[in-house]
Amino acid sequence: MTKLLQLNEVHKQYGQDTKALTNVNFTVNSGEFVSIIGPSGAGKSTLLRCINRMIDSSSGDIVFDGQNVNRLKKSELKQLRTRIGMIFQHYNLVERLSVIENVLHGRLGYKSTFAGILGLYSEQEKRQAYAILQMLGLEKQIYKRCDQLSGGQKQRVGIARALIQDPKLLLCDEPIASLDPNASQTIMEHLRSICSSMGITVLVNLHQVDVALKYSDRIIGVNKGEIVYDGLPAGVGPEELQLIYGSRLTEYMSADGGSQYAG
Ligand SMILES: Nc1ncnc2c1ncn2[C@@H]1O[C@H](COP(=O)(O)OP(=O)(O)OP(=O)(O)O)[C@@H](O)[C@H]1O
Repeated sequence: MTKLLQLNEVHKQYGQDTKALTNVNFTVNSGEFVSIIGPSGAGKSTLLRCINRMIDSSSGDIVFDGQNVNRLKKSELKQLRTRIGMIFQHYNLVERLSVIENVLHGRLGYKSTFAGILGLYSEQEKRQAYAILQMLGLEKQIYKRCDQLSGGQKQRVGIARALIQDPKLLLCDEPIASLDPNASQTIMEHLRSICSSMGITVLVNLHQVDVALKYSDRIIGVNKGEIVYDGLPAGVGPEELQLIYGSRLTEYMSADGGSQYAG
């Protein structure tokens, strides 16, 4: 197994008093599907955003694909971000643009500012965008404006935009938190298959415990900025859930399932 990502003694403090991450240590191997779970405010988003330097950690090392992320200069950071795709709860699409235009935006990290502003994309890039959209079941929507899509379709556009970067790692920050159960299932199945068949490593923050347990190879449980569980989904029982969520566990079960984990 190849080590893709390693966090060593990572801390993040906002201002004087908010310790969002305390002594976070873990390693992710290539091809793993890892879910990060924990109550609201536990530090899950902060953790993901420190990995691609959307947020700077306060101390510690984050090594991705052999590079210490915290030491990269601006130009190196742009290059790093082409290898890390990010998927957001609220999709972060340009709503007035078409599906294909949004997907092609995923190539901007490879272009000069000039080519990017002019929207100069090669035939190869357009073909790749089409193939990815087809794989995600959006081939009929490619010229539709994104503001005409459902939430689930928008999230698939977000996934397509990340995939066209040719990433080694996908960071997914609450990708299903705004979706209904059917759309959530579709998105989770796509993410799982992107990991299994394309070999892309997936690190996903999830609110719903049962969804995390169903789709992941591994679970990282976070409480108040500290990792309190790191292991197989099968090892997550009532005691571990108590450790991760305390008394708030029932808030984190999907409406249609998961009662077997409530202890
Ligand atoms: N920009 C910021 N400035 C100050 N404090 C922040 C900032 N962003 C997050 N925090 C605080 O850091 C802690 C961790 O927040 P974070 O958003 O990472 O948690 P989370 O587990 O992702 O929560 P949620 O599930 O609600 O999104 C919280 O106490 C939060 O209030």
